[in-house]
Amino acid sequence: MITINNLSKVYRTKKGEIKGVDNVSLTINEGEIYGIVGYSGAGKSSLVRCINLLERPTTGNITVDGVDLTTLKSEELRQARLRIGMIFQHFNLVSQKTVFENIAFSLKAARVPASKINDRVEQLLEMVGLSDKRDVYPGQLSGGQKQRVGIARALANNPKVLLCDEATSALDPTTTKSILKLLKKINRELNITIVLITHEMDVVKEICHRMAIMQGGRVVEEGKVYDIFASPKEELTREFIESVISFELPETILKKVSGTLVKVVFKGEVAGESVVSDTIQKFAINGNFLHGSIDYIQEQPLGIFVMELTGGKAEIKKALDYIGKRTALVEVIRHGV
Ligand SMILES: Nc1ncnc2c1ncn2[C@@H]1O[C@H](COP(=O)(O)OP(=O)(O)OP(=O)(O)O)[C@@H](O)[C@H]1O
Repeated sequence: MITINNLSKVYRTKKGEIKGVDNVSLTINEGEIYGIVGYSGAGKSSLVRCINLLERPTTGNITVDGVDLTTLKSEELRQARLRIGMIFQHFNLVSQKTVFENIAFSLKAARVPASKINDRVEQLLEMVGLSDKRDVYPGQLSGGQKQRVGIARALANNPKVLLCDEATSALDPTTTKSILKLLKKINRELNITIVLITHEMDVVKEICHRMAIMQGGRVVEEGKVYDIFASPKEELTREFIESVISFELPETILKKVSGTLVKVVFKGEVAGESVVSDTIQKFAINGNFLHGSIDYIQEQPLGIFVMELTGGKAEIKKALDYIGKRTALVEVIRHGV
């Protein structure tokens, strides 16, 4: 659905050139919810704004639904943009217009006949659960309700793609959940491809199928969200994962532990299997769970545990090989003393 090829965006400022995006190539499939994660300044907004050519890439190209946007003339580009909706962190609603007028504005801009506008707006309001707010002004709405209006407006012209620029960053956790649920529904029921940029790994864990992690304008890691959570390759990715799944062991426990500390990751159904008790029976070692939990990433279980193994060095090595064969990952955090 979206192909980004060797895209760079350079900003020319008085102080010199700043690379917002540095040679990024990505493919986002039809019907996917794709997360782009990174700290402030990583280049997420620059990249996502290049997808609908709000920013023109300095080099590289962007193909959306088979059309290379960088080659289009202004009227063609206007048409192509109607197929790409966008929502924003601060909603970008017009405060002097009612909810109805905010949504109708998008339809008028797309030259939808006046006779069709009323029904379409009502349909959109129903979809986002705001039928009773049709005639109120944005100032009378909560943050979550404002974002629902933003979503209705973005969907008005039946886009194939919805770009979400930190769409839940200004919302509290409960409202965030309800907006994410709505985005999931839109993705499933309307088959709209969603690209979501965020600095919150929770958001990605909740709804994204695949993700990219950005730093310094580059993509440092990319893949299925589940696989990235199970076995992150880059330090930055680990940092983001640890913001939602903590492995920090309290100092008091660390001081008491003298055996080998290992982190074990169980994927899918294996999460429920008795790998550890089998290991203890097979080898002359003891195992002691110190910390861990089973998380669900879009309904797929992922178990991450920290254990202490005690016993002879050779037996521990054999046990680790055995656990490694039956689980997604086993990693020694600290060797025994
Ligand atoms: N219009 C601009 N002019 C000059 N530099 C810019 C412009 N927009 C972004 N940048 C720079 O490009 C880099 C990437 O910024 P960008 O906003 O894309 O990052 P981000 O990951 O979205 O961060 P944030 O979440 O804080 O917006 C930063 O160094 C930023 O200062």
